[in-house]
Amino acid sequence: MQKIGILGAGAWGTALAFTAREAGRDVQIWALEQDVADALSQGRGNPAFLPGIDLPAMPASSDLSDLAGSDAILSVVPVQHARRVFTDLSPHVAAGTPIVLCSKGIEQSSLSLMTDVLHETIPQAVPAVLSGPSFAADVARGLPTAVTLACADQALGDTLMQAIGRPTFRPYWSNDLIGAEVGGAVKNVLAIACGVVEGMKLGKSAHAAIIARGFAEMTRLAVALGGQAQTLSGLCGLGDLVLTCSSVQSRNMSFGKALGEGQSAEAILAERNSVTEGVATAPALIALAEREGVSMPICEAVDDTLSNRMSLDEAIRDLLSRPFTQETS
Ligand SMILES: NC(=O)C1=CN([C@@H]2O[C@H](COP(=O)(O)OP(=O)(O)OC[C@H]3O[C@@H](n4cnc5c(N)ncnc54)[C@H](O)[C@@H]3O)[C@@H](O)[C@H]2O)C=CC1
Ligand SMILES: O=C(CO)COP(=O)(O)O
Repeated sequence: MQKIGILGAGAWGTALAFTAREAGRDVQIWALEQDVADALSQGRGNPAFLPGIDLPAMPASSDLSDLAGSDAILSVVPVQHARRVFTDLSPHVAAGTPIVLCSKGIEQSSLSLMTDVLHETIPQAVPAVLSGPSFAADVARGLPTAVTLACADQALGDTLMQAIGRPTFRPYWSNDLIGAEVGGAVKNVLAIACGVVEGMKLGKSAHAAIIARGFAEMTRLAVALGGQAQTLSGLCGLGDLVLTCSSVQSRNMSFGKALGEGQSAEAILAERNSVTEGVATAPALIALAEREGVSMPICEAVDDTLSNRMSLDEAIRDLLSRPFTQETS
């Protein structure tokens, strides 16, 4: 497995291209924006989405057909745009090509996870999921990182880990794609809640309570959808929840913090060219949880405030008024 296609050249696609290149692979990047493709291929890094990080020149274009012939493709397109890009990519994907889904979220229009979107648009691909605690800037600087790499077939998992892993980028194989996807999608919504706690100065105890009770929400949903609880205890669940809820380096956490400090969601998003996946995923997550009969009160509070059904104060009051119950329920 030598030629790795990278679908999407935001911060994470760029960082993954860099680490795959450092692992000895030939990378070919697809960028939506021609100027991003030009900067990457001319060795000027990615000033639009990953500013301040020097990178070697990497082949990049805005032509999806340049990904034809890839031995594997890492998909790093924001979730709400993935269906359209996959549809356009499909004619260039050979049967049996592994597509590793690296985006984190749930599609609003269908309540689908990315594996379902992939199956509907590129059915000839073999799905895999890469998810875990990994800030793009850390990976692009070569700092040590570990992630979950989920796919059904262990032999393929081994091949993919050998292809993109290196001492400072350490994939761990799992056979639980659903668990890996749910972990990545839900942690972004919970990070918004943790950011609100920080912005409103509700204290580190509340922060820890959100992480632990949020972890219970994430695990319940994953199990209801057919995932394994154990997967959520790993890098793609608890690991990523802890990272994303710990640092305003996270777009979701910093978004929540700004909300908690009194800014409007519209104003915060208007200042960014980067994606804050938890904002788009929150309503889809709550609709999915309702469909599955899963209780997710913290995520629901985030959705209620982002949809302007409640103020932050009302959502917090509601959460604090819930009946006392046993911890494992
Ligand atoms: N940045 C990070 O540290 C990490 C990000 N991720 C996930 O990777 C995914 C991509 O995020 P980033 O690389 O951070 O993006 P980013 O926020 O750096 O850049 C935004 C991306 O959205 C793309 N985009 C905007 N409009 C589009 C459209 N209409 N069609 C297709 N693409 C469009 C841009 O081309 C750009 O690649 C997200 O799901 C995110 O949750 C996962 C792990 C780490
Ligand atoms: O997924 C991430 C780290 O694992 C990045 O989180 P943000 O999208 O919140 O920055």
